[in-house]
Amino acid sequence: MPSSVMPTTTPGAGPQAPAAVSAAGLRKSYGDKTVLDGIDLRIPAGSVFALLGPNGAGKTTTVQILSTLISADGGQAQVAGHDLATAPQAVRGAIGVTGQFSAVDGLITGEENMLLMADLHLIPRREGKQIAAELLERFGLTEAAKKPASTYSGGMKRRLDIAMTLVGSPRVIFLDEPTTGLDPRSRHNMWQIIRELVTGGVTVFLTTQYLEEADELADRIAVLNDGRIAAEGTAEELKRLVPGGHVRLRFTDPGAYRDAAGALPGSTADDDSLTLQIPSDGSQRDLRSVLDRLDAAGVEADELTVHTPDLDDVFFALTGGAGVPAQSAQSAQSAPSDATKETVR
Ligand SMILES: Nc1ncnc2c1ncn2[C@@H]1O[C@H](COP(=O)(O)OP(=O)(O)OP(=O)(O)O)[C@@H](O)[C@H]1O
Repeated sequence: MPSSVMPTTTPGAGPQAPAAVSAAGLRKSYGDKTVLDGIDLRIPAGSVFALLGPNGAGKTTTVQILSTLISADGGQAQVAGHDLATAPQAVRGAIGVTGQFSAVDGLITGEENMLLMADLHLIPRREGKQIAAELLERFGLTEAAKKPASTYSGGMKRRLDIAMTLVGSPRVIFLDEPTTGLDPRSRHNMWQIIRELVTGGVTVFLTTQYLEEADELADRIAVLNDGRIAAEGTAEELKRLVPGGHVRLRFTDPGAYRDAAGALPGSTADDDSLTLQIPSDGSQRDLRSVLDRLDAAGVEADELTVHTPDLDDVFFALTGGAGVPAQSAQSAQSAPSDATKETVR
């Protein structure tokens, strides 16, 4: 998977920004099954936070607790400055939630769905109509506004769902798997919508099973596994936690391939494809040393590719028991900066 990084960091969204969501020691069990076993979170205001985890890891449970839909068995949390336990009503007034199961009523039109939300927020009719019209326009739904929502495509329904969430001007939005089931174009549209929300100062807490989505959107990512946060950091920090970085050299001339193999003793050779794989952290220094050794041997590779682990590697390593130790946020944050996957010919 190509690793592109486009963090949506906005001014004021750094770790020092006030927390839009903070949680300490959140616990939740169903019967004798422990779903959350002490979750700590701190999400700066105006940032995108992605919670990743395999099926059944507890992502939806976390969203349900933080959005006051269910209560935790232990721990504490503040959302938009309000305590979950003592001021749930204030939390509800400050958040929007778009779940895996849409709040859209298919029997009524898109516009009527919006007006219903405005009524729920006790917004006067005239103002409600104006807000509905603005949001429908913003989400490209003006033309379809008078049609029953059941006639909308999956992408349109999802956009209407988010538009409905925005009626109450929430400061924190929880998006539970916002692009599941969407085609690539609709998914990219949704990403654009999420970026625009953050530009407008909203904090987005999203759960996703798409690592590419977290990589594209999130300022910070946490991986939930076995009821705990197995790792937390930026996409780049997380990628540095797993081994597997290497330089791959491809040759067309078998003689050059053999000479290069002799010059690079630590490499893994593949005689069929005439490629050599050399463990590397992808740093400039490492790369230069490989090139110097090739120069000294008088050989030139036909293709050189630098591979750094992507989020897939991180996910499998952290959630599959592949031997990467669970990490503290501190150790991820202190890792040095590094390059991502790129090809040099
Ligand atoms: N109301 C409930 N009663 C009993 N068990 C529940 C309940 N809600 C969730 N669970 C269990 O808690 C665990 C976590 O569920 P949750 O929906 O939070 O996971 P998830 O990470 O969102 O998964 P997915 O990616 O599949 O949506 C699962 O094992 C689930 O079966």
